[in-house]
Amino acid sequence: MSEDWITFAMPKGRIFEEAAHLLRQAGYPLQEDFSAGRKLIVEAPEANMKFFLAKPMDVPTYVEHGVADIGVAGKDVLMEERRDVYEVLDLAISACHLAVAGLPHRRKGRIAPKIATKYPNIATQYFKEQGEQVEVIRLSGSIELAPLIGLAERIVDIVSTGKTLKENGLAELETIDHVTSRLIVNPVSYRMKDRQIDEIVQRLSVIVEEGRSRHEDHTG
Ligand SMILES: Nc1ncnc2c1ncn2[C@@H]1O[C@H](COP(=O)(O)OP(=O)(O)OP(=O)(O)O)[C@@H](O)[C@H]1O
Ligand SMILES: O=P(O)(O)OC[C@H]1O[C@H](OP(=O)(O)OP(=O)(O)O)[C@H](O)[C@@H]1O
Repeated sequence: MSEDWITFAMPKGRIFEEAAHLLRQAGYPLQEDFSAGRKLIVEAPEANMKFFLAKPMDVPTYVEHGVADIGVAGKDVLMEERRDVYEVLDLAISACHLAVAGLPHRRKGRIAPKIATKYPNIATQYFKEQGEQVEVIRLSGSIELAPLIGLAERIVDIVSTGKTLKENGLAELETIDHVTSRLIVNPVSYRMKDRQIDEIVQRLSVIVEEGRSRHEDHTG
């Protein structure tokens, strides 16, 4: 019996290489120079798989609509987008965290301070839970600029090394959540192609687990 094709949504950019490395370690023949060119779709007929490259924030959209059976997305993106997808495995790659930041030693002043962010849903929910009334302003990038230029009092953004905050004289004020990349699956695909998808999840979990054990051996 011939197997169904599996369509895999890969995030371009930062996460791509780490995710592609995991897939190759798990035995999936993702073309080595895929992300180097401008081509957005590659097929791996020997594995009955098709991979496409999407903007990281859009991966859950493709998976929710079922045009991708499976994909990789940051936890930040999943929290922001709240799409109807199954989150099946923590891939433990592209680790960073979501934080509130601002100018240090600045006293809370105005009512409903402005918060600049690429993550309006996360920011709105976080401040609601904190019981603080804020005005969320959506930006697309260079978020750290907002408090420096007077657009907002604080920001909600990703912090990884902390270099961007430091070089712009900002301080992390609160940590919202830790972020790693996750494997996500379309719920219908999981029912229709369960054996194939289970195998992908299984093979990737073995690689993730090996990575975790190696990391623990190194760090004690
Ligand atoms: N330092 C970091 N800054 C931003 N995202 C990071 C960082 N480290 C890991 N990540 C993860 O990578 C994802 C973003 O990847 P990337 O920066 O390539 O996409 P992007 O935000 O669409 O970029 P751009 O809009 O600049 O093209 C985030 O969703 C997050 O899970
Ligand atoms: O803690 P760090 O290691 O400095 O990383 C965090 C920075 O990286 C990301 O920006 P990105 O480089 O994606 O640029 P952007 O401003 O265009 O979003 C993020 O939005 C922070 O600005």
